[in-house]
Amino acid sequence: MAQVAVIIPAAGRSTRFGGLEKKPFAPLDGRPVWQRSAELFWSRPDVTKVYLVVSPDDRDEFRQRFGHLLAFNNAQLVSGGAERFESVANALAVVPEEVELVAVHDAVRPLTPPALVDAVFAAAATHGAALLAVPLADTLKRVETGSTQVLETVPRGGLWQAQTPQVFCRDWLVDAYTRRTTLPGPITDDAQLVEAAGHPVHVVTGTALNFKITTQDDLALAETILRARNAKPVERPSRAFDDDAKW
Ligand SMILES: Nc1ccn([C@@H]2O[C@H](COP(=O)(O)OP(=O)(O)OP(=O)(O)O)[C@@H](O)[C@H]2O)c(=O)n1
Ligand SMILES: C[C@](O)(CO)[C@H](O)COP(=O)(O)O
Repeated sequence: MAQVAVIIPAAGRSTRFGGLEKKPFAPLDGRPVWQRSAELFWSRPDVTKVYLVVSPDDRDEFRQRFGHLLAFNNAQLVSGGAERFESVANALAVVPEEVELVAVHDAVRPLTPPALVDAVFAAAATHGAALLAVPLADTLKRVETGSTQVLETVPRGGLWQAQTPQVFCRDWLVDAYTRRTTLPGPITDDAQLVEAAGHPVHVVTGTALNFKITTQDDLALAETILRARNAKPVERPSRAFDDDAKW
């Protein structure tokens, strides 16, 4: 079984989320969002350690509120950077060399099914790099920036929406991060760097349930899903005992 270090970036600004509390720390059916995401990994026998990345501004408060959870679950706190890739780089720098695979999972994807974590870990062990992703289902429109006018409909064939976990053999991820300054344009996920470094990356079909909490609506949706999962099945009158029931 390949040994996996898990990096969980939680150092973003939560600009699109708004509200009083940053989204990784918002309560989700009784537990903070980041904790629900971390719980997907910290009891797995193949995970060596979880590296939780928070903003330097949040570090002291995080230690006070959640330090006991980290200690109990073999998790380590790391300071994040201004961009997501900098947060991941800071954690990657403290992952020991002997670890075979490194997984990166957004702190704000708390609903990943454990079977899909198994699947993407296995694919990365086989291919060297793999991520969860879903084929695009909607029709895509390109709209002129600053306008509402549609410029074109973009064919969606072959397009997949990237999710996390994204899992890489450590050497490839370190190589990709070492060369990141040569890559133009915004870097929005880790697979992008590994692809650009010339390493083959494979997709594993994910699920829409593995959505990223970006806005308050996403949090409300996640809450609804978790409550529905916890609820007892709805009891309906049985036809056998109610001959007059109109179905
Ligand atoms: N400098 C950053 C930026 C993002 N993240 C983390 O990367 C994940 C995905 O990022 P996103 O959803 O874009 O979060 P934010 O950057 O916080 O969102 P926004 O763009 O609305 O500010 C989140 O868990 C976020 O905390 C991070 O660790 N460090
Ligand atoms: C890594 C990611 O969640 C994959 O979909 C995504 O790219 C993060 O992007 P964001 O711009 O930080 O929301």
